[in-house]
Amino acid sequence: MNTPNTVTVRVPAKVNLQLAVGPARDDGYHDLVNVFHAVSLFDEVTVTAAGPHATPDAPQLSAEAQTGPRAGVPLDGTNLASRAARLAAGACDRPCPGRIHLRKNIPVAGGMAGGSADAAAVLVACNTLWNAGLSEGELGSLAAELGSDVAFPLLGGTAVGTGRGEQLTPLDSPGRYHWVFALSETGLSTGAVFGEYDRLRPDAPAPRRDPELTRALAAADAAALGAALSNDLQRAALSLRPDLEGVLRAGRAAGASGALVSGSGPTCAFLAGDEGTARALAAELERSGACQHTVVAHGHVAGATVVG
Ligand SMILES: C[C@](O)(CO)[C@H](O)COP(=O)(O)OP(=O)(O)OC[C@H]1O[C@@H](n2ccc(N)nc2=O)[C@H](O)[C@@H]1O
Ligand SMILES: Nc1ncnc2c1ncn2[C@@H]1O[C@H](COP(=O)(O)OP(=O)(O)OP(=O)(O)O)[C@@H](O)[C@H]1O
Repeated sequence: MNTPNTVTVRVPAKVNLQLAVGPARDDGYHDLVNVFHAVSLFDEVTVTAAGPHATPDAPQLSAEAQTGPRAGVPLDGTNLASRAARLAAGACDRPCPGRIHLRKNIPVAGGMAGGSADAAAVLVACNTLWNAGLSEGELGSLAAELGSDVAFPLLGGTAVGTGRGEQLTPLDSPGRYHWVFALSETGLSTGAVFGEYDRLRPDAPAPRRDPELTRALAAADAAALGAALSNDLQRAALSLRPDLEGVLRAGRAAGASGALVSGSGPTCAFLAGDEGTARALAAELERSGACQHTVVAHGHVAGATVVG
């Protein structure tokens, strides 16, 4: 069978509808109840096979940004996309891909799992490139080795993650939701936000699913969903970035039915009643100077998909 030389995969960002965080575990991670929701803000990742006689140790990386700067995307072996390529090559006993090109739309270090999305896309691209036949379960196991957020973009949709977030169960969520994301010029380190959480909440209880959120999703009730959004990391993110309080306040004042920090931040997410309200809210956030860049998106959307 003919196998392609180049594969492009489109992969979505995530927002966390509920992020309940337990106390620090002995391994330094935290048990989570993490309700992931894939939104229509996509990176596109193109993976090219190594030449017939080449056996590169790592792929050559390049990156471009469709919106905003791509500053902060490492182009060496530390990039999660490069790590994913090397892991897949080892697992499938193939030479490492020759090149990876990242078209970034997902904000860097923004709490929307951009690097994780790219890593998930590379796993899917390698599986296709080599016709390797890795099952969903095998891709999920490789993803979990790379990071807690990497398995979800393989799946997309809306799903709850337990353990450190990598054990996924899809959720019944028939609704379509309209979001505005307020982007930040500078990122936040996920590890630093969890560290601040430990400092602020040394007595954190075990994380639990919120039944109101489950009900709102099953009923496709956008107003109830807006009221149920929650993020235990928000206080820690605001402690490190107090300016985000003003962004959240501005979004609520501009008509958001729900507002929260996305994951470890600093991106702020606003739920709107319909697409028109979302566009008006985004314009008002920018006009008021609360933030400089907004993105309007909807959810949920499918996970990593081969597009070429
Ligand atoms: C905040 C979230 O984005 C919510 O979806 C994720 O939990 C973070 O997932 P991620 O970026 O893939 O995180 P990883 O690469 O696995 O871990 C980065 C760092 O975050 C902290 N971390 C992450 C996940 C978790 N359940 N507990 C943690 O304490 C640890 O300090 C870890 O060293
Ligand atoms: N493919 C990648 N794209 C962007 N950043 C990457 C990538 N690979 C590694 N990084 C590094 O990882 C850091 C975190 O980037 P990323 O965009 O994944 O953050 P995030 O969206 O906040 O992650 P999460 O929401 O999963 O915690 C960046 O500051 C960068 O140094």
